[in-house]
Amino acid sequence: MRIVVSTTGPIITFSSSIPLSNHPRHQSNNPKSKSKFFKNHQHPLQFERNFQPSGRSNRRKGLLLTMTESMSEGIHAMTPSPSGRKWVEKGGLQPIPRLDDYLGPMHRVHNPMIDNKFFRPSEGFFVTDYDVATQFVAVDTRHVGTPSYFLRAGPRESVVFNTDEVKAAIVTCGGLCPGINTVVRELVMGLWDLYGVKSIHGIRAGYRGFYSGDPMPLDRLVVDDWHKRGGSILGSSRGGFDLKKIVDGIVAAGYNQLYVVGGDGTMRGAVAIADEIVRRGLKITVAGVPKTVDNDIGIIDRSFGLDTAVEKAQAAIDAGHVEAISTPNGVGVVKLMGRNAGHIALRATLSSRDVDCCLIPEVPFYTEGRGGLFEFVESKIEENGHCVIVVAEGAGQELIPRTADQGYDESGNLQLLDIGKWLVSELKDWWKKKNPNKLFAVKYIDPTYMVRAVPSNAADTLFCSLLAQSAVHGAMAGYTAFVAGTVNGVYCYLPLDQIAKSTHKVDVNNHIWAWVRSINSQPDFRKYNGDDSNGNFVNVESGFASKKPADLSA
Ligand SMILES: Nc1ncnc2c1ncn2[C@@H]1O[C@H](COP(=O)(O)OP(=O)(O)O)[C@@H](O)[C@H]1O
Ligand SMILES: O=P(O)(O)OC[C@H]1O[C@](O)(COP(=O)(O)O)[C@@H](O)[C@@H]1O
Ligand SMILES: [Mg+2]
Repeated sequence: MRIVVSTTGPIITFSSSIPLSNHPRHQSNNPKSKSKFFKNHQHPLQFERNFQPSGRSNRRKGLLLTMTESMSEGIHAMTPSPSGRKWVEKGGLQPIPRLDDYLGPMHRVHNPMIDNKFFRPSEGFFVTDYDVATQFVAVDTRHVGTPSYFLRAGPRESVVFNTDEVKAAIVTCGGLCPGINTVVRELVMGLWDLYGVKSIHGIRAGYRGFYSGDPMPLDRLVVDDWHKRGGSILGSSRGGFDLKKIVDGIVAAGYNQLYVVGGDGTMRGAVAIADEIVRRGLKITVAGVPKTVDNDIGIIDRSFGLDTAVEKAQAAIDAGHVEAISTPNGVGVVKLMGRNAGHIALRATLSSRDVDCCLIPEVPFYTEGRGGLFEFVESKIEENGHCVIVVAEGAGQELIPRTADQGYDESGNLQLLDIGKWLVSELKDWWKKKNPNKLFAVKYIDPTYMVRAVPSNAADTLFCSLLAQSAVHGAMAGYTAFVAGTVNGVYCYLPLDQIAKSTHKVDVNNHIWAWVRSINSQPDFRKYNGDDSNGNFVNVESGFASKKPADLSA
C-alpha cells in the first residue's frame, strides 16, 4: 500500500506491507498518530517548506542554501527575551530539512521501536511534526516579534531507514568538553538498543579521519564505560577540513548516517558536508550534537559539559582563595576557559562566592586609575586582607601587548594571549610601586584544561544521553542538517545552519551580570569623568550617560 500524505510542505510517502494504522502495535486513539489526520491538513503554525521535491533542478540547488536564502528574506522578528538573548530570525516553525526534500518521496517503514519489548509504544509515545517548543517562554510583551517554534525531538512513527541498511559514523571535532565520550556512547546505545543498528563506526581524530586512518568499530560492549572517561576516545582535532576528501571518504565507506559532535567550527563544517551531500543527491543524514565548553553556541539552552566544567572550576577557586587568605595582602588569580564568552567564569563565580572580581571577554576592563581593577583590589585587601580574581581567558586581550608569534590554530581560531600571566605580572609591578615596604603575594592558578578534560558529571551524563537519543531518532526518521539541543528544557531539532552561525555571549545588560557585580561589589569598568550637563555620570569612552542613583525615580 502507498499513502501520500501532504502537510503544507513536504510530501511524505508511507510505504509498508502493513498499513500504519492497522499495525498490531499501533492501535492508538491519538488522533495525531492516525495517518488520515495529516491529509491536506494545514499546520497551525504554517509550516513553510519552500522547497518541494518535485524537480531535478531543485534537487541540485542545495537544500541548505535554499533554506538559508528564504530565511534571510524573511527576517523580520527581533525577539528580545528577559534573559537577554536576542535572536533575529524569521519567526514561525523552523523547518528541519528531510531527505525527502531532495530525494523525493521516500519509502517509509514503521519505527522498529514498535516491536521493541522494552518500549511498547502507546498513545502519545511518538512525536509528530505538530509537537513543537517555543523559543522564548518569557517575553517582554512590548517587543514580541513573531515567535519561533522548533520541532520537538523524539521517536517518529515511521522511519526512512531499514535497520540493516544503516551504516552510521560518529565523529568528534574541536576542543575537548566533558561528556564527549558520553555522547558517543549514547549514540551507539541509542542506535543499537532502540533501533537494532549494528554497523556503527567511530571516526578517529576529527574530520581528517574520514579520509585518513581506519575507523573504530563500535558496539555496546566497546563503549560500555566511556561515560566515565574524559576527553575523546575517538580522538578530536582542529583543522583538516577538506570537503571533497571528507565526502568522498563517506561515500567510499558507505556511511548513510553521520553524527557530528563539535562546536561552532564543527557545525560550519557539517553545514558544508550536508550541502555537498544534497548536491550529490545522496541518502545520508547529518545530525549534530553541539559541544562547547565555553557555551558560546546560541539558541540552545546550554551545551553539555558546561555544568561539569563549572563544578570542576570550584576546586581551583577554592585553592586560589585558600592561598590568598593564607598570606598577608594575598591575591589569588584563577584563569578559566572562555574564548569569546565568559559563561564558565560567570557561573563559577556565582557558585563559589569566594570570588571578589570576575573578568569576562564581554566587559572590557582597565587596571589603573579611578574605577579600575587595581583600585578595587586595593579596597578589597584593605577590607578583607585578600582578593580573589577569576578571569576568563578571552578577557582583556586588548590590554596585552601583541607578540609577533601570536597566530591562529589549525581551525583558524585566533590564539589568545595569556591574560592570567599578564595580570599577575601587572599586579606585582603595581603593588611594588605603590607599597614597596608591604608584603604582597599573588598566586596564579591556571586549571583551564583541567575543567574540560574530565568525564561528565551525573547531570551532564543524563543530558548527553537524551541529546544523543534525540539525534538518533531524528536521523532514523530522515531529518537531516539538524542538531539536537534543548530550548527552554525541551529537547528539539534545530536547523544546523542556524546553529552554525549563532553565538551566545554573556548578556551584561541583564540582571544576572548585575547580580555578579553586586555580590562582588566589583566595578563596571566604565570610565567616568564626572557629570554631564544633565547631572548624569558619563562614560568618557562610549559617551554612555547613566543617571545618578538619586535620579532613578525621575
Ligand atoms: N568555516 C568552516 N568550514 C568548514 N569547516 C570548519 C570551519 N570552521 C572550522 N571547521 C572545522 O571544524 C573542526 C572543528 O573546528 P574548531 O573551530 O577547531 O572547533 P569547534 O568545532 O569546537 O569550534 C575543524 O576540523 C575545522 O577545520
Ligand atoms: O584546545 P586548544 O586548541 O588548546 O584550544 C583551547 C580553546 O578551546 C576552548 O576550550 C574552546 O574550544 P572549542 O572552540 O573547540 O569549543 C577554549 O575555551 C580555549 O580557548
Ligand atoms: Mg569553537
